[in-house]
Amino acid sequence: MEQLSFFSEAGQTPGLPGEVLEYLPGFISAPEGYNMLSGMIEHTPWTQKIVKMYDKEVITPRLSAWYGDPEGLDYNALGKSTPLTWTNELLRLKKLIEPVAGISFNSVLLNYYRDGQDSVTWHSDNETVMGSHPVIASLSLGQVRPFDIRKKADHSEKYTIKLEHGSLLLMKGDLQAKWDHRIAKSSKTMGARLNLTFRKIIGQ
Ligand SMILES: O=C(O)CCC(=O)C(=O)O
Ligand SMILES: [Fe+2]
Repeated sequence: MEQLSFFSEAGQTPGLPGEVLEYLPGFISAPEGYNMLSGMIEHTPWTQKIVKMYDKEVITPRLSAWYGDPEGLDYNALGKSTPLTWTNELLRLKKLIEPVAGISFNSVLLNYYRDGQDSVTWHSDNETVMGSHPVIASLSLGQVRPFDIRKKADHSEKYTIKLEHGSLLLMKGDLQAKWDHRIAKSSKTMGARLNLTFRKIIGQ
């Protein structure tokens, strides 16, 4: 029975640190969210990245696409590829989210988790190009997946939050500096999920 009561009603482990994560369920209505989900899955020019890990080339277990402001930054000088041009839908979402996040964004990374085998491993988005304490706004559509965080200095300090369809998660404060996060693989049958992380690249 212990296992069953592990998650509170909202699907979070107790004690989630509010100074680094703010969860806003129902930010986008369910029907609108499902429209976006199917439209974006179909129309986004998805790519599957290959990353070098310990000298081995590993194909990332998800599809992604990166959009951003075409001007104002020399992306290649920052070691990044040139972003795709904002779609009207992504610009509308950006404008909807900015007042809630309290900052303006200049890019968004889309991740497409096709099923439970797609995932993102433990990492933090602590790139210097976003500054030391970035605010990142993460919109989830489709399949509910658990988002785990753990303290870099003490892996036993760990929390989970179930990211529901249409929810917005604000990552802020020390989250990228002091914590890692992931979307774990699951052996359960799972449908498609999209995650959009709105980011502000400020340069070196
Ligand atoms: O899919 C998610 O909820 C998280 C994605 C993520 O961590 C990232 O894109 O850096
Ligand atoms: Fe991340």
